[in-house]
Amino acid sequence: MLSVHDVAVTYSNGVTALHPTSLTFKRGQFIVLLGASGAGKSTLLRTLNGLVRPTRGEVRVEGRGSIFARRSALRAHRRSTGMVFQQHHLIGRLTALENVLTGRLAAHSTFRSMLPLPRADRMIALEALGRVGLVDRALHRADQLSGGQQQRVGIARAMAQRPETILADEPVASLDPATAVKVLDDLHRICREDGITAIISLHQVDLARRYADHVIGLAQGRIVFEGNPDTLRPDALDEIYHADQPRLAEAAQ
Ligand SMILES: Nc1ncnc2c1ncn2[C@@H]1O[C@H](COP(=O)(O)OP(=O)(O)OP(=O)(O)O)[C@@H](O)[C@H]1O
Repeated sequence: MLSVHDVAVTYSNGVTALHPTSLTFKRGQFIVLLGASGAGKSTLLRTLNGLVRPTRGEVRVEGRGSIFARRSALRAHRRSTGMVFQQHHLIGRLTALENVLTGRLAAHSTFRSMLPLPRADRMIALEALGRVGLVDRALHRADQLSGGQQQRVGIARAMAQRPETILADEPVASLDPATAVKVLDDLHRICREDGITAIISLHQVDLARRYADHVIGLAQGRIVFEGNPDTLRPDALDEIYHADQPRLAEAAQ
């Protein structure tokens, strides 16, 4: 179980992207972060992966303690955490399979990962591609796949890592609505089947309602909502998306 304790993030330019926050992410849940642009969703996700070091507080993994305690703790945490990005971050000139295989690199020492990976890793990568319905595209260059297929390769790469947790930062923001649903169907199904905890930021409230077990709403770096998607009523959405209105009104005076 992943948790943050009194975590705050102030960037070097003085912007406080996250005010002191404590959260527990229950194992196996599909958790959606909602919030307007600049609310702090990416900052929270990057902190959960240790890409951003909090100004105060701790990120902990049950049984392993703080992810920042030692370099080895951070490495172990990253190995067990798959990332899915909005722009998928695939290497265009490599095949889908080669991209998914990069998800296996962290499982090997630096030295070993310079050599061709063992057959077992290729099998894991192929299986991951199969689970997102793309085995027949395994040998296609990534840049010749559609946006939805590329994002599925991104999901397969994260799954090939055999993660405990998946962190996804707006994974469907650049896809059309029908493709977004297909991609989230895959992500949601695989996380359920494997008991993976998923923490994903979305801009679409309807998708949060459709997939989330638990919703966390952020506004101006603070948690303003936490609960079941059924309780995401208009007043809660107002808190999440219009929390900055009074400030704008003040500024306009
Ligand atoms: N590396 C950085 N250095 C300085 N300020 C940053 C940095 N990253 C984000 N910020 C600022 O922190 C605040 C929160 O940004 P963040 O990207 O976490 O929000 P977000 O909710 O993910 O927004 P979006 O939906 O637009 O991605 C914003 O004011 C942003 O400008």
